[in-house]
Amino acid sequence: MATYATNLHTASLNNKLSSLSLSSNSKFSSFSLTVCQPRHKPRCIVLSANVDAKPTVLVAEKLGEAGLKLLKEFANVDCSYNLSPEELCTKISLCDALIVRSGTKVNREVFESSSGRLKVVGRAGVGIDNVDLAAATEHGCLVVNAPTANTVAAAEHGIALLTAMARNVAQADASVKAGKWQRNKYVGVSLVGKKLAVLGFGKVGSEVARRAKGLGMHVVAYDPYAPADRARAIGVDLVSFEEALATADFISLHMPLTPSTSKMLNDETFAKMKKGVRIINVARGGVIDEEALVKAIDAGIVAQAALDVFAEEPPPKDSKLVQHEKVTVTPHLGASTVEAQEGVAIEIAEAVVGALKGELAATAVNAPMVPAEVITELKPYVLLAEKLGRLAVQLVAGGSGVKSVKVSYGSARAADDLDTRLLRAMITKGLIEPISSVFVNLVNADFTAKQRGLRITEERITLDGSPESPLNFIQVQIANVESKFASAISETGEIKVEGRVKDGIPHLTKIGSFEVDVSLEGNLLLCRQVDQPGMIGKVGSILGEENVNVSFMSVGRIAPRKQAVMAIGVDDQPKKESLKRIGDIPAIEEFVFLKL
Ligand SMILES: NC(=O)c1ccc[n+]([C@@H]2O[C@H](COP(=O)([O-])OP(=O)(O)OC[C@H]3O[C@@H](n4cnc5c(N)ncnc54)[C@H](O)[C@@H]3O)[C@@H](O)[C@H]2O)c1
Ligand SMILES: O=C(O)[C@H](O)COP(=O)(O)O
Repeated sequence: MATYATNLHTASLNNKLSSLSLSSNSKFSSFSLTVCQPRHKPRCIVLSANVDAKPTVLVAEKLGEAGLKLLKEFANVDCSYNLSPEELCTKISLCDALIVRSGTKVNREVFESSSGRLKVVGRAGVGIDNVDLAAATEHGCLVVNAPTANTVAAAEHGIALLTAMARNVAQADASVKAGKWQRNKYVGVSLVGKKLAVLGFGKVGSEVARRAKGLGMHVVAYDPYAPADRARAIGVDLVSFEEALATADFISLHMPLTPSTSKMLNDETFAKMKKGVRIINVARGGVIDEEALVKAIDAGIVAQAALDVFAEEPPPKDSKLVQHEKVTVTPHLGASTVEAQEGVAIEIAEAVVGALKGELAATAVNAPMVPAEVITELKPYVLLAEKLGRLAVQLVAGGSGVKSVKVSYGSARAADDLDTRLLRAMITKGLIEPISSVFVNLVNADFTAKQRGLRITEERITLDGSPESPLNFIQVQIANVESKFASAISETGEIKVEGRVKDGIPHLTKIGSFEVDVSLEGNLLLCRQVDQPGMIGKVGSILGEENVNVSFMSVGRIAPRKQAVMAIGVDDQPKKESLKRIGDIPAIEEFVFLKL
């Protein structure tokens, strides 16, 4: 899955260390989406080399020892359980990652309180309904979960509730302990030959189905997104919602809580059920309208219910549902086996550490999945993409709103053989960060662009030649704007910059209609002049007088003695007076200074 980064320890591109990761503004700068250039003080640090740069992970709910051990090898781990919402908001500004189970609400306020430092939220379990994903994405915070380690535990708990309910185990247990011996009162119902409808045929649902078949039940499932062949493979018929409701003796719920599943079982749906149906819920309390369930039980539609989860957890002490004699309850124990908790702890610790390192997070919930090999191959182009975005936006004249950007990718590869999500995110980063305080990464790039009304369209240009490298060039065009450097405007009226990767280094190869060739490092001075001898010397000596080091120079011209564009790479920013003196050279028609 996604990701932001390449190998932090070894990433080296012709004397550059390039690391793509979650943040560029956190205290934990080791994991920033930056490029470290050896001649400058590195902004990103190789992890193992800097103990002080250890990230801090806040573990807000109990996590298995094996997971804590993994976390501690890499990060400072703060285990603070039972924090109030206010305490969580206070602590979070000091944390790079947060790990929770279902008991902690990670709402917008938490992300806002983190002031950009929180880079990963790890949900030690499946359901992410307690995490505000939209807010996480807006804040560029990756959310990862541990989707597989508690599947069997949840399925086993579902079966435990099913059988316990059918045989009144909990009620009979309480009765015997109260000194009674009520054998006639607790006559149960058999499971064999009964129809079980599994609603939500995902990981847990299909494991429940498998086990229920072993108990001799006839299992059907309703899941609008489940593939029929997976159901067939375990002998389950996929049926419509209506059929499941109308024909099932038992209904077991296994869908996530989303706006479309909220209160899926309600007055209307209970009315469609077979009289005497029994309900099991180990999914989420919110998928049932709890008041409607109480009514359906009292009306004799629902004979019994067995519930592990509740709309509000813990439920109010006087909850009619919880207190109902025909209802068996457990306190959200579905994932609570020793084995599942160790597994979940390891799964989430690995995901969080990996994400902090900028590695692939296979269980990311709010970021596009970019395969590792794609990231490795695109690494130098990612840097080029960001630089071109930065360059293009700095060429826009003040007052022109950037609304429409076209990105063209020239490649000799087949049209469908280029995953541009990472490149698009980096161009977006380059376009937005120089002109705002917003931090952009792969998680929030598309969101941030949309929010700012920035439309980015992409086009593939198929070239002849060797398909060995994924890309030949990237071109960024900004339409409907004026430029502070008129030469950057192409024949068709857009600001146009084009670049290529040469020997692993991003180069600017075209600006407007002028061909140039300068490596995109440090700062760039662009001058348009009348092509004539001595220009390079004149500009160079003004910079030299100020001790500004020139790293490279390139001149592109339309024709000899006509207009030319001179691109000069400088290590430092020249003083205003020097820039003015350059502008005053008679043959210089316009110039602009750009920070890369
Ligand atoms: N009680 C517990 O401790 C516990 C433990 C694990 C999982 N869970 C919960 O169980 C649920 C299922 O977990 P999972 O790991 O199987 O998830 P999953 O994503 O593998 O499966 C969910 C399934 O629900 C289906 N679905 C989505 N919308 C639906 C709809 N409107 N109608 C019917 N089906 C729909 C999806 O297509 C998917 O197949 C989640 O809510 C999870 O949080 C609870
Ligand atoms: O969604 C889940 O993984 C389960 O509901 C388990 O939640 P828990 O981690 O709070 O036990």
